[in-house]
Amino acid sequence: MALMDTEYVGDDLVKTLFTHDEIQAKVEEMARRIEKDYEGEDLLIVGVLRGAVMIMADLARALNRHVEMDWMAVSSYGSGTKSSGVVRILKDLDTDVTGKHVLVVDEIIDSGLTLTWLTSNLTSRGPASIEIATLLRKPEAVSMPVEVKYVGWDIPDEFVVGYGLDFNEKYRNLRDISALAPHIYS
Ligand SMILES: O=P(O)(O)OC[C@H]1O[C@H](OP(=O)(O)OP(=O)(O)O)[C@H](O)[C@@H]1O
Ligand SMILES: Nc1nc2[nH]cnc2c(=O)[nH]1
Repeated sequence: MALMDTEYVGDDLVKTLFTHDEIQAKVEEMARRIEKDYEGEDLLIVGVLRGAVMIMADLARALNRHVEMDWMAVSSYGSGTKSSGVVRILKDLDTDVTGKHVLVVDEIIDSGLTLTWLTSNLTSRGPASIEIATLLRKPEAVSMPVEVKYVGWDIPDEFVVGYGLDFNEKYRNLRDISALAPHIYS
């Protein structure tokens, strides 16, 4: 498949996994399920900075209903491609989640560490419910202790970039999601 919007990245990418159009269609599909599941309820969607900015922006606009939006920033990766295993809150919510239906939105779950930690942290604040939506999920996270209610795609264990996903702060602004060439990170 031709790489659509990625000429300036040269041979940094090996293949396109999902195009912009495929991502938009998947986000719409997720939005329809979320609308149905939260019908008649208030909903707060929480984006995990910084990678989730694209999916939050697209998902929020795909939802044909009122939705409150807030953000958290946590650190678990540093600058490499493996989780450090230590999660720290860099920016907390501005919203009190007590009694609210909370949907945490991320673009990828890899080890599952970040969202397992985050849901446990948010659960301790007494929300009415807490669920997770992720566009991508890697194999290791399939068996994570917290159930992930909304998954766009399960993908193989390779390092992907684009649509919010970076490597050393590059490639986040690509519209497609692609696998990063091993020579970039090895
Ligand atoms: O399931 P895990 O192995 O914990 O990995 C998933 C986390 O990693 C990514 O964030 P990252 O730490 O790269 O920060 P960023 O969103 O600012 O790029 C992604 O957005 C998830 O939050
Ligand atoms: N960019 C990027 N960040 C990640 N964080 C956890 N897994 C990944 C991945 O495959 N790509």
